[in-house]
Amino acid sequence: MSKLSLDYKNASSFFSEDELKYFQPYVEQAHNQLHQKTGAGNEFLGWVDLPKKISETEISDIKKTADYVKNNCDVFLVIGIGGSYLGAKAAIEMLNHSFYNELSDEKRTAPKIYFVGQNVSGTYLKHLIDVLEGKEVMVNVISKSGTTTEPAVAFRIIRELLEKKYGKEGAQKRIIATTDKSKGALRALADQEGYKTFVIEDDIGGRFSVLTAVGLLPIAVSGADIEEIIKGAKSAYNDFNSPKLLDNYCYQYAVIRNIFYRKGKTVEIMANYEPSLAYLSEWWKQLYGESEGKDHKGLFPASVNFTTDLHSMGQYIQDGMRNLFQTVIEVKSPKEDITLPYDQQNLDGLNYLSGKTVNFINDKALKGTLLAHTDGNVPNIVLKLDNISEHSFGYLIYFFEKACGISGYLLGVNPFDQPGVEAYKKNMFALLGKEGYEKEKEVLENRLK
Ligand SMILES: O=P(O)(O)OC[C@H]1O[C@](O)(CO)[C@@H](O)[C@@H]1O
Repeated sequence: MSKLSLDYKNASSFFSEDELKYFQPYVEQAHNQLHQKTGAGNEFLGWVDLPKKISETEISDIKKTADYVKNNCDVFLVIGIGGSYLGAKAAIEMLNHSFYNELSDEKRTAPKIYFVGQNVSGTYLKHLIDVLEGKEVMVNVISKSGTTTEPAVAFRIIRELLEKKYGKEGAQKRIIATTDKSKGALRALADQEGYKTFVIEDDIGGRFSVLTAVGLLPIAVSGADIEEIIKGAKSAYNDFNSPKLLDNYCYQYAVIRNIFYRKGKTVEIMANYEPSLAYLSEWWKQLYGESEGKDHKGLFPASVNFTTDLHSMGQYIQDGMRNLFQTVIEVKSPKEDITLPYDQQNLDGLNYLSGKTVNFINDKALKGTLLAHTDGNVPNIVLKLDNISEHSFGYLIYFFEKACGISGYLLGVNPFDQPGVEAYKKNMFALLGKEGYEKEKEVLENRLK
């Protein structure tokens, strides 16, 4: 069983307990807005009860489809961007072997999984095609709107490749679409071609969709236990269901973020000490960045992978502008460990550590860094996670989602829309010459001269 706890003793000298308690009435209001669906963006609150609502039929369809995928390909391509891939990638990296795709076929009982459709780089797509040569391929194309350019471009290229290789009928059996139940270009194409589909409900936004088929199908293909993930999310649902701030550390996390924001700590850095958590931070950045960065407000969510980034960003965090606070994820029992051997010659000077494990060294790095950064006036919140497991993953995901909803309401924004993302799309479509953007095209081209 996973357990998470919040330790803010290395942040507590930066605010008083009273400051925390002052938020109680606002937290209660935000809690009611979420649970009674009365707040801004209330049409996108399907994720709140999702851990309790997801049906056994859906889970068993996902598992059955995952088994079919496992038996029919060497490479599984997951095509999607933002919320349509980050959660699955975070889970697969967190829960599987660090070198999952590089393992021999005997050791990896599932297909290699590549996440594509997150850029419009010709080089990347050409190189992807090189890697697919001679491989049996299946695809899960994921797009809630069904109209996002990056995955649509990748899918068109991959679909042509599959149709050439397997014929139209063969390709049809190798493509699974996860999309809206009735709207969007992907839905229309899937219906016309007869692809197997999974539905993303209208009331669940992309960045809150990891516990639906969007995340669960790719995760199940990797061999992870999706029922345990849902169980973890359910436990979090129950544990973080109280509007009482002092009983609910998920809400405390939301409040502490808001306290720091109001004190001018405008950047929150998520720090991990396990490479397998790097994509959890990427998922977290979208969740908080897209939910809170609006109306010219919001914390800037950044992330670092330690100890790696102590040798690049460590200087700034210790000594740069003091507008930062850090949220550190500490894993109490990492999956594996290895002992440092004794070396007679000791030319590297490491014999004082021989017999110690690498995780022991990592733990001291974490603690030493925590104190150094706190001394450098960077408050540190620590999220302590008992272990790395499917249950922990589901628990953490729900913890962050719930805290995000509360935090966004405390900030006074609609945490469930993303109007700012449209600006680049509008310009890109105009410059590409899409129908209906003729005027904008002229204006933009003049500006680019
Ligand atoms: O699943 P879709 O509709 O392709 O969207 C992908 C991502 O793009 C965004 O809509 C932003 O453009 C995100 O909110 C979303 O997660």
